[in-house]
Amino acid sequence: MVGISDKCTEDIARERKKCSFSSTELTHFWDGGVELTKRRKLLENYFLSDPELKSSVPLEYLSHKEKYERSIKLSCLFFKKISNWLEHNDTISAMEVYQSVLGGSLGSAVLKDGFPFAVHYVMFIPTIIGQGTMAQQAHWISRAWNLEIMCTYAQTELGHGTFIRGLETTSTYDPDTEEFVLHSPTLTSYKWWPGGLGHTCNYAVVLAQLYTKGQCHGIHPFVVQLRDEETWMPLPGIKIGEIGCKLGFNTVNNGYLGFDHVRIPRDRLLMKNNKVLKDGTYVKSQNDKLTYGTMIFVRVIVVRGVAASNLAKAVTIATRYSAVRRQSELKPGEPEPQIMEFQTQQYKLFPAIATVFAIKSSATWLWDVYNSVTKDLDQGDLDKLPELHAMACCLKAISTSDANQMIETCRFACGGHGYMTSSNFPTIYSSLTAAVTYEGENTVLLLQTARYLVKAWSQRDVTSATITATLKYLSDFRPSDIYQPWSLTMSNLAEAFRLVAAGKIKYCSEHIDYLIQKGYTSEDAWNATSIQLTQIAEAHCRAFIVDTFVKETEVAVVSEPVRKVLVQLCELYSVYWLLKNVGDFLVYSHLKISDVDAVNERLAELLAAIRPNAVGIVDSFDFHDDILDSALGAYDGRVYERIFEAANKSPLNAEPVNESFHKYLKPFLKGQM
Ligand SMILES: CCCCCCCCCCCCCCCCCCCCCC(=O)SCCNC(=O)CCNC(=O)[C@H](O)C(C)(C)COP(=O)(O)OP(=O)(O)OC[C@H]1O[C@@H](n2cnc3c(N)ncnc32)[C@H](O)[C@@H]1OP(=O)(O)O
Ligand SMILES: Cc1cc2nc3c(=O)[nH]c(=O)nc-3n(C[C@H](O)[C@H](O)[C@H](O)COP(=O)(O)OP(=O)(O)OC[C@H]3O[C@@H](n4cnc5c(N)ncnc54)[C@H](O)[C@@H]3O)c2cc1C
Repeated sequence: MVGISDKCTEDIARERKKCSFSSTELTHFWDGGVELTKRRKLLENYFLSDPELKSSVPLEYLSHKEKYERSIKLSCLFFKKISNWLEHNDTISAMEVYQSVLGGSLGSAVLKDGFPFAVHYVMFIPTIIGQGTMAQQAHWISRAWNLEIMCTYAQTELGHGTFIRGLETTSTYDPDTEEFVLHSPTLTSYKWWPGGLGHTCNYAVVLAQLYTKGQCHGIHPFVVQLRDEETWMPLPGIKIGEIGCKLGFNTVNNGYLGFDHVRIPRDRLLMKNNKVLKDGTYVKSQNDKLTYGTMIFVRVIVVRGVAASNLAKAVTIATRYSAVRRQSELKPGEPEPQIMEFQTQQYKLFPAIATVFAIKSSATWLWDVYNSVTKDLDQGDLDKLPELHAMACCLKAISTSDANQMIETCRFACGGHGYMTSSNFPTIYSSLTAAVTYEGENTVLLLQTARYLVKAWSQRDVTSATITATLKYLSDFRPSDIYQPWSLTMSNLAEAFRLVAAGKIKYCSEHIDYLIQKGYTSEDAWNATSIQLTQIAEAHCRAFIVDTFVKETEVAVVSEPVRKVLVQLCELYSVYWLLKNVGDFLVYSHLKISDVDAVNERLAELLAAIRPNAVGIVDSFDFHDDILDSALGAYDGRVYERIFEAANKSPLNAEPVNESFHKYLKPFLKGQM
């Protein structure tokens, strides 16, 4: 074993020396400025230096029950520490602190398989803000914020997650007592999945079909007490439990919940948007989709907080590992190369690095638009809500599906060791892959964006004067554009993505019209076109991501060496996705078959150009080793020692002979069993 460590640390140190730009400067860009980097590090020091938040036995060696109990202990210590911080420091906003601890970074160093309190912050409090009256906000936010109560968001049922108009839980108003009666009429109406619902929360926002004066008004949010505040026993009529083991998130305590005619006061209906008066009269809001507001919020934060952040972790691990892992021969007789020298390895890693930056720039746009639209909604202006909904849907879907596929590729890039739990890929993957499903299953979200695009296509001429920025390319679209000569410039690449999106949207819209003319109902025509519909949502999203990334590389306040790196990554992102969908570009953009070789060559040039900077770029994500939590990806490159250290934490290695030998194996081998 002698010397291995030195060789690895030398390899990774050499990578850092040959970097052509300042990694620290790129860190500042990634964080959003020098000040934000300082604040992040301040928080990391505060939490990660606390011995109480460290665990000696790795989580994977505990039983399910022990995992839960440890998760509650650590969550209490952790969130107490956050409250202390917020009480004594006003330089960092609460939102920033929670973003940092709940997004795929700081919190994962404390509890790698998720917090049972996450939904309290990420969904319950935002729902009260978005759906509660001022009085309801004052009451519930202060109780939740001060951690007097622990809450979750219970929408999904055993029978329905996607189609929320089909939820079966009922809430029937009784004007005599001025109460709602919550009931679960069927097995499939049981709430299923909410984080922390099993044993951790005593209140929930429950989505249920509202009935008053004999009429159903669709789903509405109600604040419901589930457990006694002192004894924590479930209240009468509440049937509650945990849903059992999952692929990941095994410390999140996802639960089930049923109601047997549970009565709650009228003012537990969140009434900012819709109301029920004392006599049972229903007062409707301007738009019934305002009830869906929390889902938009979570989709928005998932793009950076979950997708970019987990992919950044995975690609940091795989890139550092590829710099110290040596294997095979490039040229006979020469020393074994770092595996990053193989072009195929670069193709696994560098598009993932580019994707992290691409997602980040779109996430920043989405967050800004979310905040501006939320202000408009408060003034009663709903004009920009459809665009926000459409962009939140496709960006959540594309960012999580790209991250899902690329995290797996990063694991493959680490060979067998990537399969070890100590690589941290299993946890990174299982927490990210859940996001493909939660908060709107990705296919379903793409179809929501497609609905918006098909509508926009049909209205593009009438509304061209007022069309939103993300759709402008549709009103600008002229099919003859595709007959222009191809050139391999960034502006031409960006235009090609827009042409593909516009061409595919046009095709889909015409296909739906054609099927309707053939006698299909509009619903059947939609379903018969839905594969292409998901593809138009993806094409629209890619064109948007490329445009946004290009703009960011132009306006970023950075030195020329850093800008050069960003421009290379932006071009790599574009070329990579063009080649993945080359057929579409041949059909819908001005790319010709004779141009494809040049695009492939450009891909190879970009991989080679990024190669010397690869470790420097992933270093700029600046993950603390405790956050990365990977034997393969630590900063110092001591991969082999760390793999050994991790293996020796296995409880099986605590004794040379396991008792199962005496009990079973020996009698079995001796023919005595
Ligand atoms: C202060 C502290 C703050 C701290 C902050 C801390 C920051 C932390 C930072 C980061 C850390 C992250 C940590 C993450 C932890 C993760 C935990 C997450 C756990 C996951 C939770 C969940 O998993 S929770 C359940 C989610 N469950 C869904 O997600 C259901 C999907 N299912 C639907 O969402 C609907 O079912 C579906 C399909 C739309 C059809 O709904 P539907 O049938 O009613 O509607 P239709 O399709 O008929 O559409 C009719 C018209 O409505 C329009 N429209 C539809 N939706 C709209 C909308 N939202 N807004 C506006 N408009 C909308 C549409 O565009 C049409 O418009 P038009 O008519 O004009 O065309
Ligand atoms: C880790 C995790 C945490 C969660 N946390 C919460 C929580 O805190 N609170 C909460 O309320 N919920 C939570 N959920 C539930 C989650 O929101 C739902 O699972 C999700 O919305 C998908 O719904 P579903 O399970 O009904 O899938 P389904 O809709 O049954 O999906 C199954 C398949 O059907 C397809 N499909 C369904 N409808 C359509 C359609 N219209 N067109 C085309 N294809 C369609 C889907 O694409 C998919 O391929 C969580 C889920 C997970 C995995």
